[in-house]
Amino acid sequence: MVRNIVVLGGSKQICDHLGIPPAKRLFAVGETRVEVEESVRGKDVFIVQSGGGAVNDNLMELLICISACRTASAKRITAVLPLFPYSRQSDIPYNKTGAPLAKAPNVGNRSRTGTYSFDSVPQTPHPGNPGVTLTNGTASLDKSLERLKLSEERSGTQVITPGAGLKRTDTIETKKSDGSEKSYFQTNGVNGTHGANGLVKGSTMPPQFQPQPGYKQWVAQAGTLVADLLTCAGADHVITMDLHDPQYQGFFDIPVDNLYGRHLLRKYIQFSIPNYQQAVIVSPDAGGAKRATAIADALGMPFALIHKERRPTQISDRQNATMMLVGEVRDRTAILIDDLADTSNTITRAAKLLKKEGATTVYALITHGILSGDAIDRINASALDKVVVTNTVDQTEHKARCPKLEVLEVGNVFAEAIRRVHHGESISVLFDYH
Ligand SMILES: O=P(O)(O)OC[C@H]1O[C@H](OP(=O)(O)OP(=O)(O)O)[C@H](O)[C@@H]1O
Repeated sequence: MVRNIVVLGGSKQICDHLGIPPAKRLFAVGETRVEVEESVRGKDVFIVQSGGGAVNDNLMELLICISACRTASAKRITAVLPLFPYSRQSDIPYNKTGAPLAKAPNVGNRSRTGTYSFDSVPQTPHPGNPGVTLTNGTASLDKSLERLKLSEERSGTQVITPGAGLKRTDTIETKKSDGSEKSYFQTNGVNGTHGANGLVKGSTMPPQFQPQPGYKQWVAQAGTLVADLLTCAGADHVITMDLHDPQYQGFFDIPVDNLYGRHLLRKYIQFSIPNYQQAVIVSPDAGGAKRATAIADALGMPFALIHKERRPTQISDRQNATMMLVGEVRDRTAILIDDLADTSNTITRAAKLLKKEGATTVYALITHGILSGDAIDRINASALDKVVVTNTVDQTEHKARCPKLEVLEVGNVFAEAIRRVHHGESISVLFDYH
């Protein structure tokens, strides 16, 4: 029994391990409201909230909960985030990274199990197939102009459309809803003042956006913001697992303990995969190579890598990268290792490639099974034989829909981390997996 500690949002596994009852808190619907139904004054408070599912609601609840405990005089507040939200958005904003855009299954056009091809689209470029062309944002600009046009029409004014054939001296008489009239004329780039309705008085509409060669779209990366929000709300310490980018810890000026899920995955390989010594560990992309080689080295197993040949520059184009296997998997069991599966696009396409290259069985061992959108249908329809995830994200619903899914319990690892942090003991032993 651990004293002077309050665990909010802890699973049964965590509370049982610590020998304490879970503290109660209430949430209201609509605007998030949190009531902590327990005194936290002078206590060591641990708030467990994962970043999966309704990620923004979960994050907001966590922030409000931290702030509530801070103002209720908690001695120390530790945010325990089994899956850290937004940790994939820690890259430079020009990069292709960011949350993938999960598409909902188009039930009207295909069956519930889907008609996924898992092929690289488009195929590797070759003569006659020049590959992807990027729109570079002009589509969204066109949409904005279209919206502007509609709102101008509603307010009774005429809109100058770029490229509509107006000349330098063209004037347009417009009538506003109050009956007053205004005239605008196009002057091809002469600065003027903005009139009502956003039109430039005495000037022209700006030229349509023409990206220069090498232009990269700006992708918002919320990593720093989320780190700042947690510290501003009042967190003193963060415990998480398998951060997508371990350098993300540097975004914080409070301690961050990044636990490893791979010892659980390693144990699964050793005790649940027959003849695992003859299998091959595969990283489905270069970003996860370190993670996968750590397991391969520890178990003395061979390693292969799937290389994404062309890295898409737009987040909506992630599924278009062409995959290529580096290594030998023929007549072997292939074990894909990754930190997370979200749309499951990466692992399902990797599985198809591995089977094509002669792998007999394909496992995917993943720490965070976010499995959003149609990920489960995709897995069911894929060449994957088994998908093993931990429950850093609740898997109850996924498990019910996916016979290939197996779930590893991660509560004990977090409970032990909480116990050690509370008693001021070292937790480095939890980072080790030998
Ligand atoms: O299930 P999915 O939607 O396919 O997403 C899963 C992939 O996304 C992440 O990598 P990311 O694509 O961000 O590349 P990186 O490892 O190079 O950062 C993660 O490491 C997986 O490989």
